[in-house]
Amino acid sequence: ALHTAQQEKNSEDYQEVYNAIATKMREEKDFDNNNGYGPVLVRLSWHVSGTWDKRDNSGGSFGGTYRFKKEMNDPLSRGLQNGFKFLESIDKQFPWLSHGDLFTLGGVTAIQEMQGPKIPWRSGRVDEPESMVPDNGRLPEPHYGADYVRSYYERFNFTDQEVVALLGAHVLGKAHLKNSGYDGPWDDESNIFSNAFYDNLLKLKWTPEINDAGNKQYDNKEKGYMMLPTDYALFQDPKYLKYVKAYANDQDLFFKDFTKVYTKLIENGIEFPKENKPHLFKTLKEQGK
Ligand code: HEM
Ligand SMILES: OCc1cnc2cc[nH]c2c1
Repeated sequence: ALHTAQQEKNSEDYQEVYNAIATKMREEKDFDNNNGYGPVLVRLSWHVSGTWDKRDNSGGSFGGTYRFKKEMNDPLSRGLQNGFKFLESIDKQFPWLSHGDLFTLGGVTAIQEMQGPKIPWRSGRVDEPESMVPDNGRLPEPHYGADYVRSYYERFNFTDQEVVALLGAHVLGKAHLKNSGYDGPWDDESNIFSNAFYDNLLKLKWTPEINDAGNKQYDNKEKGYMMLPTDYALFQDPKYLKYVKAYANDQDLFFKDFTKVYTKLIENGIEFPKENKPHLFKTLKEQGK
């Protein structure tokens, strides 16, 4: 089924929604050991989009189906309920906003407020009923290597370069043992969007360890950082490694490529009317707030 976005009315003020989310992020910055809500909002925007299947255009961000418990309780999304709860007050404040627009705008706002690149965002996703909830099992598992990651992203037609750029979002936040069976980083938790993920991958010493949930992860003792097996795969695989090096050496290139592939991710499967121009939101700082 083709998802055609609703034509934007000039009555809506999306910068106002952005500001409400960004202000709430500032007010609740002690969440998750002072990581704040940025990381979990970014992960939520990826999970609502990562259910997309190019073969039948099912799933994806359009219908906002994450709001239904079958999708919300996907075991691979454990912990994202915190992001959903954070957005509930925004949902109430702007009843004209669809859930698909809310979940994706949450991620865009979080990336920009954590000093990341400007993400051009288009509106018009339309809520779909519970019957349209995609099955669980469409999101990736963290336990495997490069072949798994490459074949997983074939469902999005993402190239090696796009996969490496997209995964740079793992500079943000942390793994929580009770959510995913992985844990860390244990200090210097990150809520600044930068190319540090690639730098760390290349420059630090990574030791494979079995964690308290019995899963193998890669730990760096000095900095207290960790990498999932799927993170470390980008270092192990020579085709991915080429792009890891490019992004470690050039943050502007990373920002440019991340913007492109993240926009693709949150818009997969959606036809936007030409009237729906991409919004380039100002950060609170740029508005002198
Ligand atoms: C191979 C693909 C991926 C796998 C297997 C994966 C897996 C995971 C796992 C296991 C966690 C820890 C969750 C927890 O314990 O709370 C996590 C966290 C996170 N992921 Fe991914 N992820 C993938 C791709 C992505 C993408 C494409 C993005 C965004 C563009 C993303 C953004 C995040 C963020 C921001 C966090 C931190 C969340 C927090 O601090 O609460 N991930 N990921
Ligand atoms: O240690 C940095 C780091 C590594 N991997 C992940 C995965 C999610 N957040 C992360 C943060």
